[in-house]
Amino acid sequence: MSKCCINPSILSADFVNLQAELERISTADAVHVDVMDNHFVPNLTIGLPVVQRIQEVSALPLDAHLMISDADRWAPLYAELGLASVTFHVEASAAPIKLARDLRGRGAKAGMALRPATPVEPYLDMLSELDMLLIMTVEPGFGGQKFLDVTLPKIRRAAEAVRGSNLPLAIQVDGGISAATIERAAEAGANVFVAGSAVYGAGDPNEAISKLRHAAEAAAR
Ligand SMILES: O=C(CO)[C@@H](O)[C@H](O)COP(=O)(O)O
Repeated sequence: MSKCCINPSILSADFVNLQAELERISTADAVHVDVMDNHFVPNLTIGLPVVQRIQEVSALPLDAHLMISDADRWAPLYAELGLASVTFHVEASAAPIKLARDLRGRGAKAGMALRPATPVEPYLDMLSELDMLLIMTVEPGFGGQKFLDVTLPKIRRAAEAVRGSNLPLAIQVDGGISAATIERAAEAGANVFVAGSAVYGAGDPNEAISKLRHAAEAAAR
């Protein structure tokens, strides 16, 4: 069985009690922090000052997902906070290779996200610049959406390219991940799973994390 990571999304957490909400997911691999600007996506969440405080109080590493325009300007500032990984959207960057190098240069893992309609093929020759490829399995912007099966072939093609390259690149999926969908995503080749409602909507978030992890690891090739 391969190792899989479960990163709960704080979009489904209680934003008034974020510190306590972090403590409810103590067995997670990382905290997925959704940054939205009401421009790249039609929703607004948190920005640099709040992410900085989360970083200061969190016992878990932070996996920031920037759903914001002008990633070339803003993403480096998130890396400067000392986050474990910073993921920008390729659709929001004018120079993704340069940006990925900048993030790594500032000590963060570099992640690049693709919307459901964005093909992966144009970016397969820059995999060595990345630590993580995030394949969105819903349209970014909101939690609680239905997993898009149409993204499975893209996950498969990305996973094949990663295996062929021998690079230590993670394939993350985000959106609609639950006990009902995680096996499909894992079979396709994803190994890092973002789950919001399936974790925070459960009575015991750590139990939900454990079940998701076991299901993914059993299904992984
Ligand atoms: O980035 C996003 C949505 O844009 C995700 O992180 C969602 O917040 C995941 O929520 P669920 O689909 O798991 O409820």
